[in-house]
Amino acid sequence: MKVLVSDPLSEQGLTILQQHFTVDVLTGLSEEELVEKIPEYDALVIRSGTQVTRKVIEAADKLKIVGRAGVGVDNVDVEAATEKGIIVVNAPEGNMLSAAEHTIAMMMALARNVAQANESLKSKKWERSKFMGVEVNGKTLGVIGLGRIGAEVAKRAQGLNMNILAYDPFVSDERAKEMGVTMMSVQEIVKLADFITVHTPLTKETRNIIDAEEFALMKSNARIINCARGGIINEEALADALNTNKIAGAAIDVFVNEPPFDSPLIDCKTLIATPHLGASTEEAQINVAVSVAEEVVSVLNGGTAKSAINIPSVKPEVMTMLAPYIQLAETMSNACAQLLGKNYEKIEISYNGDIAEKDTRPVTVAAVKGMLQVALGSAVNYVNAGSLAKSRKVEVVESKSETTEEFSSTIKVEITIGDEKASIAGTVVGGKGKVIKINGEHVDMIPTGYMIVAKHINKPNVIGPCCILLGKNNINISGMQVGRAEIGGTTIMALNVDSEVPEEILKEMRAVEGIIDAKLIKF
Ligand SMILES: NC(=O)C1=CN([C@@H]2O[C@H](COP(=O)(O)OP(=O)(O)OC[C@H]3O[C@@H](n4cnc5c(N)ncnc54)[C@H](O)[C@@H]3O)[C@@H](O)[C@H]2O)C=CC1
Ligand SMILES: O=C(O)C(=O)COP(=O)(O)O
Repeated sequence: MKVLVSDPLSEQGLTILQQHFTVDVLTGLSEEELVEKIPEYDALVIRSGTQVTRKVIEAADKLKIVGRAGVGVDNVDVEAATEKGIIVVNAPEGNMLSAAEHTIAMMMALARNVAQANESLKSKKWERSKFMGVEVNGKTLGVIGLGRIGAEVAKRAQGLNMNILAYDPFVSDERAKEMGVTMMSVQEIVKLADFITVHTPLTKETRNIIDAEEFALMKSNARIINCARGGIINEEALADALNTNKIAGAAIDVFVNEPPFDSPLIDCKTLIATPHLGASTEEAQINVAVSVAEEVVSVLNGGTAKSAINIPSVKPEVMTMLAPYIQLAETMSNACAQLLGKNYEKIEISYNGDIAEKDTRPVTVAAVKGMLQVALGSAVNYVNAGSLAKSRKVEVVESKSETTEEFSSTIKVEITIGDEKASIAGTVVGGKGKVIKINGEHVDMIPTGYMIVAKHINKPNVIGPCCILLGKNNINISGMQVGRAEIGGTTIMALNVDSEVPEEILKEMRAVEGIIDAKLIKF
């Protein structure tokens, strides 16, 4: 298999990749060049310098994984990758300390005019009074986005004796209290803070979260830092605030377009800037490269990814418990879809007992995949199953209850189209999945091989002729179960057979007096 590394990656990461695959390092490719090259590759490893656009994804015929050696995936069209079934992984932790330290470095440099004073001195000037600074001690720092990096910045700023205000709608008051941080709105923060730093991803909600309106509310001695993503602070509004001395300064590491030579910020005198260096330390680069290389090795060898952006990822210990249920859900829902044999409107996955308390998202995805595979074959995988179901207007419902009857955990898959439905329920015993109900009728079987599911009336001389028919055609029955029903009632027989059953024989079976329907499914 072949891996393309299209941005600089540390030696340690490259070595891991080279131990398993053919690796090409080609940096600085244009979109056209990438589109031309990508069809040969099974994996693409990037940093922020490569734009993985829809056009690139569409050309990527063999690509299974995009590995981002860093945090931000705003340079990847994740939606396009998801639709095509390509896993996108990042390295969420490897560079957080470096990014936090860079933020602190930028804040201190801003406070003491380090960059401007350095430039002045090197042009042979001795301008001591021009570069009067401020202390950060006792000042207020506003943190917008209190995730991994935001929290590390807050911790370090507390060490510098700063008061921390923060805005992050996804952080609980309890967590904020634990961190000694006061949560408030962006509007309140910008009014009160001496320093403001942003640490969110770039999304619809965070784009321009600091705009002209917010600059208008800031103190005249406020200073702002962006070591997250260009566009979180509106560049025009910032340039205007700096040029009119509305605020005292800004330190910017990231830009809307990189390199930012056409940015209105470039000529602002009270702006200091670095060329996207937040993650550029020896330590961070080793961490992220090794982490992404290991993910690529795992995924290309058929394993799972720990830090996938576009598939539900759960903790390894939970995954061990879920693994047999994932397999069972996929198998049962595939069989269930075969029983219905047409397009589907709804799939409901019910979890009962202990399993209901777990994070069952991967099991649900597996069930959706199993169902869609009947119609779409290998075009569906764990990554695109959800988006394919959505685009085909199949409703996916999860229901959970802690109560069970016989087993400590059971799952049931029910697929519906109009008035028709099919359902299969199962459980895991000794680490192996087994089917316990088909269309509500009790069975007890390991889901492997071929099985005929025949709906029939519970009366004499129905099962016999079916078995004779199979025997006459040299089809061996390896197992048989018949649901319970009152005499004259409707039930099912499940016949495990050792070979595929041709449609003509199934047709003959459907013609047996008392048989309502007979379908072959392959587990
Ligand atoms: N300059 C550089 O070289 C580097 C930049 N980064 C960037 O730093 C940023 C933060 O990274 P991490 O802390 O690792 O991410 P994270 O995912 O741990 O934290 C992001 C935080 O933003 C919050 N958030 C999301 N939407 C929000 C909204 N509308 N308003 C306020 N908060 C919101 C989330 O709840 C989360 O707590 C990312 O944009 C990442 O790409 C990361 C590493 C290096
Ligand atoms: O991890 C991130 O989000 C970064 O911005 C780091 O970018 P880089 O890998 O240095 O191009």
